Amino acid sequence: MTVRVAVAGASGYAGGELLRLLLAHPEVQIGSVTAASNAGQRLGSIHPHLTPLADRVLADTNAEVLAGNDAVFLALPHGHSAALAAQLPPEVVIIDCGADFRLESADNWTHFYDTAYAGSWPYGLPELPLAQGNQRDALRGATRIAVPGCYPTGITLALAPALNHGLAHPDDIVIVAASGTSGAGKSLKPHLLGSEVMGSMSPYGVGGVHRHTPEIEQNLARAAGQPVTASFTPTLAPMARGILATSTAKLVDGVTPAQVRDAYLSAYAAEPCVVLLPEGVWPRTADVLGANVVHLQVTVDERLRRLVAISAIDNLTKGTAGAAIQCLNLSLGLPELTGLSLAGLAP
Ligand SMILES: NC(=O)C1=CN([C@@H]2O[C@H](COP(=O)(O)OP(=O)(O)OC[C@H]3O[C@@H](n4cnc5c(N)ncnc54)[C@H](OP(=O)(O)O)[C@@H]3O)[C@@H](O)[C@H]2O)C=CC1
Ligand SMILES: CC(=O)N[C@@H](CCC(=O)OP(=O)(O)O)C(=O)O
Repeated sequence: MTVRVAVAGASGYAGGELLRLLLAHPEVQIGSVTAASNAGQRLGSIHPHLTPLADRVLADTNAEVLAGNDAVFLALPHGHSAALAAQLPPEVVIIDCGADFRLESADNWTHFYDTAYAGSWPYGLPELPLAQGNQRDALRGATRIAVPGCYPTGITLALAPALNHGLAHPDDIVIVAASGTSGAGKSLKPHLLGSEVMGSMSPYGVGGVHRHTPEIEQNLARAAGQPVTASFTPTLAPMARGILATSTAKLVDGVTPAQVRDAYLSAYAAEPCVVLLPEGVWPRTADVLGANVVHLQVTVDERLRRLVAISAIDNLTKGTAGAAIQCLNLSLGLPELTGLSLAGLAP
């Protein structure tokens, strides 16, 4: 099988990572590559690291260019996916890396986003444990898929087994996460200038206002089978890639550390992309760079009776582009990890 795959938003960070991974995908031929302000530029001048694609020229992003492909990855700022998707034939597989189709609640969308609600598509986190089975079944053969946000990926997978097994209270969850700057995209933002970021960590989106909060709650509610609320505080770290998230939750009375560990082992034993590290080994962002994996560790703060779950991902790989390709594979009926590496780049 050779699948012709387009990347819309190929000049951005997510688009660049998609192309890097697609170059190693044995069933894919890279089709249209598109941009907005950078249309007409050679990829070699935008993403010099993509050597084999250096001479490809970025086209304008429109439905006509994208329609000639079997599958299209949308890696555009949120708010731009719905209009494009509506103009593409139903048989073209569309995998949206943006937020547009992630939320099932129009009220949540309107509260947290500044564009019109577009609806929801199957959510592209195959490993998410559900009350019955996992999210993978919703993705097999799907032709429209919404790729999760980068923070929700690591955080959801760090908390879902505890909620799925009824071990933690769904209304006492606190999450603090640190992200590398590529999570914010490539466009110029004053707080991302090198002199602002280097040698400093800073919080942002504080006070329950970050737009990943409803996405995290939606995912955890699916795992728990009941509503979940969570306090989420993101921070910016002086590194290009990676997210380290510390997620804690109040344990139900009587739950033991062994029960907690068993819940995680059973949730992820058959999941190659979610790695529960050996006891005492803690996730580090450096170990997952470029890899389509979540590194995870869980323990119990016995004094306060809290679950402490720590996860590390590469925001551009398992956090976006790798997850998107995993979804493409599920959509097309290919082995799920085709073209994806679980090995990080270290040291
Ligand atoms: N970075 C990350 O870690 C993650 C990103 N995502 C999501 O992926 C999407 C892309 O993010 P990212 O790559 O970081 O962003 P970037 O800012 O790096 O890239 C944005 C891309 O969209 C193009 N673009 C900008 N405006 C328009 C427009 N009006 N019409 C068509 N194309 C446009 C840009 O083209 P040009 O360069 O020509 O202006 C560029 O190719 C976003 O929705 C983001 O939220 C999801 C998870 C994680
Ligand atoms: C460091 C940083 O700024 N990260 C981004 C999240 C990136 C992401 O996943 O964005 P989408 O949900 O829009 O796809 C942020 O906090 O807004």
